[in-house]
Amino acid sequence: MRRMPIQKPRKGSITAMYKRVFLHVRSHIGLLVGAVFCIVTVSALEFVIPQLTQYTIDHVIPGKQYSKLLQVGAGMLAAALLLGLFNYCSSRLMASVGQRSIYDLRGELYRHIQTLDIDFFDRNRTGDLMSRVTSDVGMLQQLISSGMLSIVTDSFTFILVAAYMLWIDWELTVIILATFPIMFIVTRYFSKRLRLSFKRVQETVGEVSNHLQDTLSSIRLIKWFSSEDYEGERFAVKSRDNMNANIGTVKLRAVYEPLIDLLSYAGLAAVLLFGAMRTMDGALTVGTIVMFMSYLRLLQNPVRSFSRTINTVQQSAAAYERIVEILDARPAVKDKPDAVVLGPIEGHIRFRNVDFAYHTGTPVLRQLNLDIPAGKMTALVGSSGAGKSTITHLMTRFYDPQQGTVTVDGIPLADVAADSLRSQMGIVSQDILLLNGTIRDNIAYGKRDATDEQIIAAAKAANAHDFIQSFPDGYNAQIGERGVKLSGGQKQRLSIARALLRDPRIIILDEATSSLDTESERAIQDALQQLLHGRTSLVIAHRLSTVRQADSIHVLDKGQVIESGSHESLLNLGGKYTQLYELQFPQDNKDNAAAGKPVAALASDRRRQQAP
Ligand SMILES: Nc1ncnc2c1ncn2[C@@H]1O[C@H](COP(=O)(O)OP(=O)(O)OP(=O)(O)O)[C@@H](O)[C@H]1O
Repeated sequence: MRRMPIQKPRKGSITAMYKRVFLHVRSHIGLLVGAVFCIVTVSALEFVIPQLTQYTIDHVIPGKQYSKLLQVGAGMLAAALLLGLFNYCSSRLMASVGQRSIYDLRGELYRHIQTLDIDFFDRNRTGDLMSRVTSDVGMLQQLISSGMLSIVTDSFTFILVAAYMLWIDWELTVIILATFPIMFIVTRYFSKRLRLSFKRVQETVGEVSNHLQDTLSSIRLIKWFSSEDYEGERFAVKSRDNMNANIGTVKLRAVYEPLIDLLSYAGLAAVLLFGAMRTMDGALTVGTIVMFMSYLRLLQNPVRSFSRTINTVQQSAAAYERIVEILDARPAVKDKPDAVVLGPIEGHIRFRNVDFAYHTGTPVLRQLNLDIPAGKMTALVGSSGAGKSTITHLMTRFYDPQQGTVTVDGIPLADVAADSLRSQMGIVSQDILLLNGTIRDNIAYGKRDATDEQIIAAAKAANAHDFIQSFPDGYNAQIGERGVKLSGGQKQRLSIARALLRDPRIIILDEATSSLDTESERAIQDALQQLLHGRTSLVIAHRLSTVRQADSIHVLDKGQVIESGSHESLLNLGGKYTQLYELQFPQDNKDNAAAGKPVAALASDRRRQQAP
């Protein structure tokens, strides 16, 4: 789903919105029935009060019935009290229905987002998604608690009052009702424009949220480069867009609301003029005119409050469209209905004639053939952007290739239940993903039922136990957002402990040590050896010293394997690998050249020296 340009409101989206909202409301039907009962009672009470006024003017006053005054007063007070009580109950019940339904919808949305594939997250920005789940869902909340309530109450009252007025004096009522179609047309005209305008507001909120998410999570970068002013200006642009979008909405409302007021007064003038004439002719009583005026207010309430409610409805419809854009998104990478749930795997991964491009369309892997045998260490080297990490993304089935197949133990990944595959894989990469929480939570993230003993054993094997113990809170120490309270090496050892705890069959090390200094690297090398032992492993590294122990090394260039073999055989080949090696170990080559030794012999020397 790309960032959408502002579109015309979709036809029927309000009906669709109510349908979907009702699906959620339906599960709280008991509360809804209670609310509807209260609403009907409120309408009935609003209908009764003007009757008392008319009775007082037409009967009590002319008949000088002093004794009745007390009864009328008490009746009025009782009606007002009941009105307050039922209004209170209906608001509370509807708010409860609204909150619960929105809770359900927000949960559905969050769960749905989690089912979407990585490609969806490549295309969408986190801040915008966050604003859809928070602010847009919040808009719908208003709709159920207040908006829907007043529409239902007012419409019910409208029908009741209009029918009664037609019965008393149909001619006068028809004159009054004549203003309503105009109100309706005006309302329709503005409602479409208001919805576009609200959608723009919500989109600008998404933009502001994106910017905040980007910059606040990279606050160190901003401070390093002293770009606070620059970011302040960029934020101001987004914030100004939001302000302008809000002003646009206010402008529309500023025209719309007085227009509706004007039409309401026209109705009042009609009652006064024609009502007075008919009273002077003796066809109506003064009490009836006063009652009509009170009813006129009740009649106009739906339209007036519709002008208020229309804001809520249109705001909600705009928000709903943004929510539906997510709910309608379907992952391209998803399990087949009859997907194979993998038991314990050997872990033999094969790429056969694989072509792959991200959504940008630029080919990344071209007719790639690659074998990652079970229980062996395979290494990938090659220049930056050659497609090494992309291979790991296909192995974990974050994406499907456009051509060719990737298999695990001979089964195409497309036929496999992704969870059953990923649960047998561990990844340690340069970008260490940690969540805010304790050290314990982070180590146990991939195995939440792990015991304390298992967590400590994994931490010990990852050489992390000692530094964890040095924290006052030990395993309960909070690591901060993305682990900001830890050093690079500490974070890396936590991620190794996390991978070890999961005991995966396949392990991927993607530049796992490249950001560490030599000392830290040495500290985690042992931990890595533990992790790799006896598993299928794919190691990606720029530093060739990291991969020379691999059973086989593949050199990747522009999405294709151009050389494969052991460290020695690749050095003997004198190709790309040798070039990379010479760049990284120039001294070795000089010594070698001086001694007249082939490069391969040098490599063997190094291995011999390293051998115990
Ligand atoms: N999510 C993505 N969306 C679009 N293009 C991407 C995405 N991830 C990577 N690419 C592009 O795919 C190509 C290969 O990227 P990849 O990360 O696989 O390279 P690499 O060999 O791992 O590089 P490095 O050694 O620098 O990590 C690059 O040109 C990169 O710009």
